[in-house]
Amino acid sequence: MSNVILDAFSRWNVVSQGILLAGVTLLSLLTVSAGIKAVPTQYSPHQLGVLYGIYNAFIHPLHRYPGPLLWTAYRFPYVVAIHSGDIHRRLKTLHDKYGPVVRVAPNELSYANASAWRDIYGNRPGHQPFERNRTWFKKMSPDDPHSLMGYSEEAHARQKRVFANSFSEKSLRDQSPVIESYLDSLISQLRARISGQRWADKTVDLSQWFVFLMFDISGDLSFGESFGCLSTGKAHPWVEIAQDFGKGLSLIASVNLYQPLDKLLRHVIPKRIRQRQIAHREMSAAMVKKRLSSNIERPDWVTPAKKYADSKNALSEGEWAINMTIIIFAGAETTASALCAITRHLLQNRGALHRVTEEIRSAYATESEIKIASTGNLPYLNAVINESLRIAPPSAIGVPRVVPKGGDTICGRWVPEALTKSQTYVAYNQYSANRQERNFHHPNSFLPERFLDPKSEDDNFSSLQPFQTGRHVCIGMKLAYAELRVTLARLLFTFDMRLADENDRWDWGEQNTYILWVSGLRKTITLLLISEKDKRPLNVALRRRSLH
Ligand code: HEM
Repeated sequence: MSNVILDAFSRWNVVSQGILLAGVTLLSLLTVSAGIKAVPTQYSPHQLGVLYGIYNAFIHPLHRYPGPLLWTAYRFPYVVAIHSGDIHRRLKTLHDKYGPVVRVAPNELSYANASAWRDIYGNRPGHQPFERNRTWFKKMSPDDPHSLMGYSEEAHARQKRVFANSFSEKSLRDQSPVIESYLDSLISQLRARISGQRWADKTVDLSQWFVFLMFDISGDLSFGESFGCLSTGKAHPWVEIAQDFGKGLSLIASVNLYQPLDKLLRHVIPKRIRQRQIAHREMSAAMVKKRLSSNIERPDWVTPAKKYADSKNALSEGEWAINMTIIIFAGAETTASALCAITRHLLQNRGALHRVTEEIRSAYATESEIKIASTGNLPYLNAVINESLRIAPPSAIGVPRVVPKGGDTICGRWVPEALTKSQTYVAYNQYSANRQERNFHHPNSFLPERFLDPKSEDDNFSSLQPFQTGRHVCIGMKLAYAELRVTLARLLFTFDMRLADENDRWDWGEQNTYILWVSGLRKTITLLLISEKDKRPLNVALRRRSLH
């Protein structure tokens, strides 16, 4: 993308942030004025604003929960943190200071202790489910279909049944050769980029290649054809636009917290960008339609789901399109991010890199032996993966849930429903929780050994749920572990690796997160300008493994 275009996006980003913050301030005041109808009208808007803050901080049903004054009085500090991408760091600092439960907005509590998993996300007999709130995956129009990521528990249960077989052990076995063939392409592309057994002058950005790998696999398993990213070394336009989703989603969510503003924002988004969003939807719908009408049976996510859906008439055309897009995005972006974080942690920790490489190279005689089925029993590799999922969870902040009508208990303490129209939101925030000393010893250090010789007094493993628990547990968890294991085993077996720049060392959490760690395709971000703290490249020097 040329500098001129980047400049234009830069200006758009500054303008959009300005509009957002101005809008948020204005709407806070409007919401305040509208919300306090009982207050006599002789108060001016700013007096009403102050009264609203005082009510929230000292009288609101959640006022006994600890939190910083400004956050408990107004929603905007939380919104600004989401918008600037440092929400995970801000929440961690708040948990460090206030403990395992923090009030992070007038109507929202953040949790960082293990029993919150069961209470918020689990199925507790005699309790109503906590639905997803409507700010993160709000439908653009009431006619839009529900999806697996939506708030309707009825639609979710039906759709999860449809896709369950696509992610079973048997389906994974059937899909393994497909996944392994894309891994072959990755390895040959990387081989082509290095020279002999010397450290190559030319380094590769593995972060991009992981994105290409994961989107190509997902494209094949959903649309019946890959996006061709690995073969061309470039992102397909569908992938480029999908990469913007992470950032776009959290920005739209922050706007949705101030209801009328979402409509306003739609008008300030440039027409060209709106057209790209529409084009993306249309592209997805066309690709899904083509795949469904082909009626071919192949090892992918569509064949088992279609069999079930057809027999029960369980999925509309619109639901097919939105769910396939969601599954691709939810699976590719998270797994690529996890691969990037794991590889970076290994390259920044030579001891762990050496140990895991030894484990893999002594388990196999040839590269062709490394398959999904043969990588299940590598204890140190598993420990490396789990430790990276702990310290750099791909899903760093939780999509908040709504406390059911009448309120409920969480972690043994009563959480009331909100009194006004707004609901009480609760979320388990993985990044903050996983880096709490009360959950893990040396929480900010990469220590795979903690999984090999676990001592219950040192680490609370039940607080670690990178794939969540309960009804909404990640449908792709087994697949994700399989992809992570086989990809890392192949790479570490085949190549010696080191950081291209040995000084390029930093804590993963320094990067921004929106709903996910945003895009590895830095140069192709099209919708919103990247910040220098957004997910950084992983520049690696590779050479063919030394045989001593
Ligand atoms: C390391 C990789 C992954 C991580 C850490 C991860 C994590 C998660 C988490 C935390 C959720 C719960 C979101 C919520 O309800 O708030 C989730 C849900 C989901 N994930 Fe994953 N995921 C990964 C890979 C995948 C893969 C490979 C797929 C499919 C190809 C996938 C598809 C989904 C879907 C469809 C849901 C919604 C499930 C539901 O609501 O019932 N994910 N994932």
